[in-house]
Amino acid sequence: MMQTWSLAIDSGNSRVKFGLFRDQSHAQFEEPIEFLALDLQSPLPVEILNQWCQRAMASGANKLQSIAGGSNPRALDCLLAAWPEVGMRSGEAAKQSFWPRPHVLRSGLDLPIVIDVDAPERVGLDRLFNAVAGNTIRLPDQPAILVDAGTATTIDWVDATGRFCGGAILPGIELGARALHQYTALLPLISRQELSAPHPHVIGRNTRAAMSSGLFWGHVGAIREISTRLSARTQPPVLLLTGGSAGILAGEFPQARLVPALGLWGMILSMPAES
Ligand SMILES: Nc1ncnc2c1ncn2[C@@H]1O[C@H](COP(=O)(O)OP(=O)(O)OP(=O)(O)O)[C@@H](O)[C@H]1O
Ligand SMILES: CC(C)(CO)[C@@H](O)C(=O)NCCC(=O)O
Ligand SMILES: [K+]
Repeated sequence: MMQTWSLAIDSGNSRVKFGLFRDQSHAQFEEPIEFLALDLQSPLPVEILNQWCQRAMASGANKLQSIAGGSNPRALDCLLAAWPEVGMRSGEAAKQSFWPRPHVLRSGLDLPIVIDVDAPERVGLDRLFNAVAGNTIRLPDQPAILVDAGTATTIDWVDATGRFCGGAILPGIELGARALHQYTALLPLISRQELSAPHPHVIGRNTRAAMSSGLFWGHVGAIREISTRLSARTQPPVLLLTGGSAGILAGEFPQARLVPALGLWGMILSMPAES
């Protein structure tokens, strides 16, 4: 039986995410077997990807496929330029020593989703990957809200028929922190580490604590307000939470499902059949 394992690569504005998925022909969401997020400056993690490749084959994969895309086409081009020229002779595992060069998704119009917005070709691919994945997780006839808390945070609406309908874009938590520092005379830079503590005290008794409070609770409030407004329109949607900051936000949204690999999974579902 054909066992196709997939490597999905999402190149974002701050980080590149890699995920290893076992055979997904049944198209039901499963968490990746391996997940790795690296800063954009990091070199292609060839050693690790090689280990994943070996792991897939040792677990019975007889075909490997790779797929790449995301919100940052330039970072994606750098990554592809660094791709090792090996193991490309055929899709047969016996001849493969590394992942084949990724199939690249560059246009949202090629994805398996209806895009109901003013200019479908301009929607960030990361938003669409989330929506493609969300369509396999929401119940039939149930809409979905997709919150992706990354460099920017997006809060998108997929209607009960599975169409991507747009949503809201706001600065991510860290972007907010950087902007406060850069555009004021006196505010310090709140580090990524400081920002990764969930649930800060609401009353900050010093500048840093006050900034941490505003950044965190302001974000929680924005997500709550926008998703409440969206939810009021129809039957109750499912709320899916992803992105680098999703983990610290999840505790404030007990009704949400945290799906760190949502976009990677959406990419795999978007892989054209003949590739
Ligand atoms: N360990 C971590 N390393 C890097 N960023 C982290 C970490 N933990 C949380 N973050 C937050 O996650 C954000 C990056 O998230 P993510 O990787 O989802 O974004 P991205 O995909 O690069 O951006 P976008 O989706 O907006 O293009 C950072 O801005 C940071 O605030
Ligand atoms: C909004 C971001 C930055 C979120 O990663 C990305 O999806 C993007 O650059 N989008 C392009 C514009 C749009 O989606 O309408
Ligand atoms: K993203």
